[in-house]
Amino acid sequence: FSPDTRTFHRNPSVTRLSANTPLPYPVRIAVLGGGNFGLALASVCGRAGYSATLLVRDPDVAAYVNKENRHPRYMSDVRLGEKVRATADAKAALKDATYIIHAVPVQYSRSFLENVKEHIPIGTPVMSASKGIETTSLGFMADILEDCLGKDRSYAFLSGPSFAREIAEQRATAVVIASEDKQLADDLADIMSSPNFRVFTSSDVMGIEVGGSVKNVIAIAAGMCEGLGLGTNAMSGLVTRGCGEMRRLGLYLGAEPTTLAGLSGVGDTFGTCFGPLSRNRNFGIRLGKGETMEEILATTTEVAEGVDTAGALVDLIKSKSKGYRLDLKYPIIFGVRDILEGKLGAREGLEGLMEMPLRLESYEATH
Ligand SMILES: NC(=O)c1ccc[n+]([C@@H]2O[C@H](COP(=O)([O-])OP(=O)(O)OC[C@H]3O[C@@H](n4cnc5c(N)ncnc54)[C@H](O)[C@@H]3O)[C@@H](O)[C@H]2O)c1
Ligand SMILES: O=P(O)(O)OC[C@H](O)CO
Repeated sequence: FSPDTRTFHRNPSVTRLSANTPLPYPVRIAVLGGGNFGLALASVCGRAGYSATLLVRDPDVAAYVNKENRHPRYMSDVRLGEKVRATADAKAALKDATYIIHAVPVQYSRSFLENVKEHIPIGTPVMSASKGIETTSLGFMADILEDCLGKDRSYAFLSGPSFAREIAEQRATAVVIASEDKQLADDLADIMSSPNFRVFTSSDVMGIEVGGSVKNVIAIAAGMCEGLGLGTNAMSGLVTRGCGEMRRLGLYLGAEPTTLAGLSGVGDTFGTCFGPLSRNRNFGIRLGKGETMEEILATTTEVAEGVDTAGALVDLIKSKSKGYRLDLKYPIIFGVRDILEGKLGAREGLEGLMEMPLRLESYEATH
């Protein structure tokens, strides 16, 4: 960040001379969702000196966090830091919040927000860190937030290659926060940035949301490729072509090409396709090794957002276009959906990609 003069979201009449200096008003962060990513982001805010209150569903979990300074189940070996507290009381968590971070899995977000919205102060900005598309509405997080919390507040969206455990262990991470409200993106970046957590900013909300949704589906395909032992050539081809599908959809929906090529697009795709911590990749590995969806879901409580998002993406693509043979324009997304629905085996599905019609590599036909 270069030194500049900034005004403030909460009080635009106040200016300060440079970024990365304390905000001139009390900052209290409420974090919705006490799973892996909520914990990681709360600890980022806490380490930056801001108090962060996790809103969890179970009062016993809240009591445990406050006594032990760690979560009993998620990353239970990681201390959260003294500034992080937890409560199961939504009113207490939200009444004084200056910023709200939402880190609840996408498919549960609407019901979660409906339950707590009466306690969310008017005008308080909300930043979502969740990645995916709701299966029922085919909306991104921006749509869900606006439906539940209205248009009269600013929203921001955090994305990029950012595994919760690595953040919690203070390992170097670079993310991007997008908002149509530039001031909000700048303020959140200032609050959260540290030498180990670099926050870039953007105004391209659609680019961020498309990247975060599509990359999880590509990571399931990459995991299957790994589980089937198809090799590095196949993996590299698959991931690159997957990024092509992300770009095609993103451009069609109005995203900026630079966002799709950046941290929240190609960057997060690399992290999730190749990173051993990825739940989406690990889900795909298990499918590739021959387990069924039912077997995997019966033995994990971990959320792999790409599983629901694959179907939602296919439905979204179809709803946006009357175009011909969309399955040929999005073979990886459609193929992953078919494998997850049991219409194709993992090997059959991935090998089917090798039989796609050949054309110019940079074929960019839109819908
Ligand atoms: N974990 C990561 O490394 C990571 C990184 C970047 C983004 N994200 C995104 O953050 C979001 C949250 O992921 P996570 O890793 O924290 O999930 P998680 O699986 O670790 O935790 C799930 C959270 O959702 C809550 N939950 C479960 N069922 C619920 C329900 N029915 N209603 C309300 N809440 C429910 C759980 O109590 C828990 O707090 C996802 O969209 C994910 O893609 C995660
Ligand atoms: O564990 P995953 O697959 O949900 O990926 C987590 C993050 O989105 C990586 O940036």
